[in-house]
Amino acid sequence: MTVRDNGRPSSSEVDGIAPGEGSASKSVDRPSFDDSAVSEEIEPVHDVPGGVDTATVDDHDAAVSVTGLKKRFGDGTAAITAVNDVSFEIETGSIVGLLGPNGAGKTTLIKSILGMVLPDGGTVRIRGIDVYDRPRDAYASVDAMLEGARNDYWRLTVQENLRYFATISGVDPDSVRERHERLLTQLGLAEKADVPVRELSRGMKQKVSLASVLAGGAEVVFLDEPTLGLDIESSRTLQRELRRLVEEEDLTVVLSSHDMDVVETVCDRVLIMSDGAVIADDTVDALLSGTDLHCIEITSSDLVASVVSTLENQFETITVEPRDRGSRIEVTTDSDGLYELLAHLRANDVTLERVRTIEPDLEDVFVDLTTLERRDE
Ligand SMILES: Nc1ncnc2c1ncn2[C@@H]1O[C@H](COP(=O)(O)OP(=O)(O)OP(=O)(O)O)[C@@H](O)[C@H]1O
Repeated sequence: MTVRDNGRPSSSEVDGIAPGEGSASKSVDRPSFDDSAVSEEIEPVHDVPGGVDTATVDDHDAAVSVTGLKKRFGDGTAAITAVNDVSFEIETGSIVGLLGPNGAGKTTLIKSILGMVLPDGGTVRIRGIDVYDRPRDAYASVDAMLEGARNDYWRLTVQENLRYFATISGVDPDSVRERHERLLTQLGLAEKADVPVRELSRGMKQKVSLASVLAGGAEVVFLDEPTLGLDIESSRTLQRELRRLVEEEDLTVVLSSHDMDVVETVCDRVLIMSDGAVIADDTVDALLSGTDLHCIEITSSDLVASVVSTLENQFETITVEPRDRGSRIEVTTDSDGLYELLAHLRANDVTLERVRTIEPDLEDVFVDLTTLERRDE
């Protein structure tokens, strides 16, 4: 999927995406690939290779810079603030994960950056270029995959899709043939290169979408749930390929995912959103080491229903596994909570038969931060 050059959008939401057959409005019925016909149906980000004014692109500029971005939907008491004064910068050659519970504002933020939603305020710059002042130049180096595999042309073969998306990015597909071959090999699609996309499995279609996004040599890519529907091996391959592109080719990736393992493994930095605001912005290591979270597993035959029930009322994050005698519980809490837990167990004469501490992972930190935020509000 390529972000189209719509200029500053004039309505509150703009259809700026070139959809595939999965999206009814603009599917292309084209039995064989023809580069010359492409621009008639979907306006490319830029018309000709080298047609972008690169004179003002400064290598020192952040790949993406967002300042004071705001977006409200609706009016009056029914208004929803989807993005609330969000600012951040993303360094070139890094992968930044965008996390947040459902409705946190991730999609609206990404769509505002991509010019598909008109924000109420704030600025967005891509490689130093204001996307509203000079959308054509700003989006020349950008590509995006939103909503999984909807962006491919299912009647075209895998190879034809890659050539098509390279072309509409303003790149001669022959000049990036090697890149395409490598992408197909890395993603396990080489044998399917000449197969129409509609004949592929869901996971394979997902991989074609990703390959299409990377086909034109975009420098900044936005990936929404890129590993959704992929088997474990394909997901790992994709993560490796993303890291390779970031490290060897300075690709910049903004990745939105609910898969914490993927985010923890692949991202240099994580932005966590809640209710439209960014509530954490740090490296995965800093988020893990900076947390006051303790995850403790206790097994005891004295953990009978009445004791467990009081604990469940007292601690939000608790897993209970009943045993033949007693229970095994897992509690995630802060230091104060840990003391309270131990005091409660002592007061109820619970013998600690087995105690194990578990290192908190990104998911624990995420749940803790977003729950705290909601509670504070
Ligand atoms: N077009 C729209 N009209 C009205 N409200 C909208 C619109 N788009 C999003 N919203 C609202 O804005 C808020 C943020 O939605 P958004 O889709 O950006 O969240 P999200 O973090 O991407 O959620 P999810 O993880 O569920 O995809 C939600 O309350 C949502 O209902």
